Amino acid sequence: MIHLKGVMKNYDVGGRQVAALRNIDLTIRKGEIFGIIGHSGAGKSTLIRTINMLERPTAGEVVVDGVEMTKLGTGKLQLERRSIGMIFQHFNLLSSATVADNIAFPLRLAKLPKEEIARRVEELIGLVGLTGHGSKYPAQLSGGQKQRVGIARALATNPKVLLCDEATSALDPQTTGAILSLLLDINKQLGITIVLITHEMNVIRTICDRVAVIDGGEIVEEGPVTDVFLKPQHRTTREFVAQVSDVAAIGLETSGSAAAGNRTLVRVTYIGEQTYQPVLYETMRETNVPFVILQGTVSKLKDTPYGQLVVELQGQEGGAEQAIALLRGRGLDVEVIQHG
Ligand SMILES: Nc1ncnc2c1ncn2[C@@H]1O[C@H](COP(=O)(O)OP(=O)(O)OP(=O)(O)O)[C@@H](O)[C@H]1O
Repeated sequence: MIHLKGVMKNYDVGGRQVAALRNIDLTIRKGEIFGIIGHSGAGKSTLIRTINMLERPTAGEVVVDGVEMTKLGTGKLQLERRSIGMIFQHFNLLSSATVADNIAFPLRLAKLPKEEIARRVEELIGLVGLTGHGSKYPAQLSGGQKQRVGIARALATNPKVLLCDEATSALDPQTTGAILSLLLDINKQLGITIVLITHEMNVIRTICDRVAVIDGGEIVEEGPVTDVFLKPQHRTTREFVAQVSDVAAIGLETSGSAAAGNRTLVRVTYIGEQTYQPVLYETMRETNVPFVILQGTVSKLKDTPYGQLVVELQGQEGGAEQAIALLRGRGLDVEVIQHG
């Protein structure tokens, strides 16, 4: 659906070239929710804005639904932008227009007949949960309601892609949750491809299918959220995962128990149906290995349940190795953190 190939963006700052994007290659599939996460200044905004040419790349190709965006002149670009909606951190609503008029704005630009505009605006107001608020002004709305108007306006022209530029960063956690659920519903109902940028791992793990981590204008890690979240490879990714996971941030502490024999510290990760099966209990019972759970999380990544436990295996030499082999044989991921 969206292909970025060799995308570079340099800004001219007082005659000096500042590289904001360095050789970005990215493929975003039709119908998925794709997240781009990075620290401040990493290049997230620049990257998402190259998809609809709010920023023209210095080099490279941007193809959206088969159309090479960098080659379009102003007129064709305006037409093409109707199929790419966008929402913003600070909503960007017209303060002097009502909710209904804000939503109607792109439809008037597209010169739709009046009756059709009125019908579509009502439909959109219902879709985003703002029934009864059509004649209010933005100043009379909460932040979450303003973003709902932004979403309705972005969807007005039936776009194939919705770009979300830090769409929940100005909202409290509860409202963030409500807006993320709305985006998820819209993705499911309309099949629209969603690309979002954020600095919050929580946003990624709640709604995204795949994620790219951007650092210093480069994609440093990319993949399904389950892989990237549970097995982060790059230092920056680990920092983001640590925002939301106690387990990822664990030190090498042990139980401190005085029990004799070896101790092996392992991180056990399981995903999907295994989350609800007593694999750990059964394995330890079969191998007679005493164990202590030092830390643990059972949660969900979008719709996928997962668990991650830090377990200290105790007892006689060989027992821990046998238990680890059995756990792996039963499909669990076991990482040895410390022997000894
Ligand atoms: N219009 C501009 N002119 C000059 N430099 C710019 C411009 N826009 C962005 N930059 C620079 O490009 C780099 C990437 O900025 P960008 O805004 O894309 O990052 P970001 O990850 O979105 O950061 P934030 O989360 O703080 O918005 C930064 O070094 C920034 O200072």
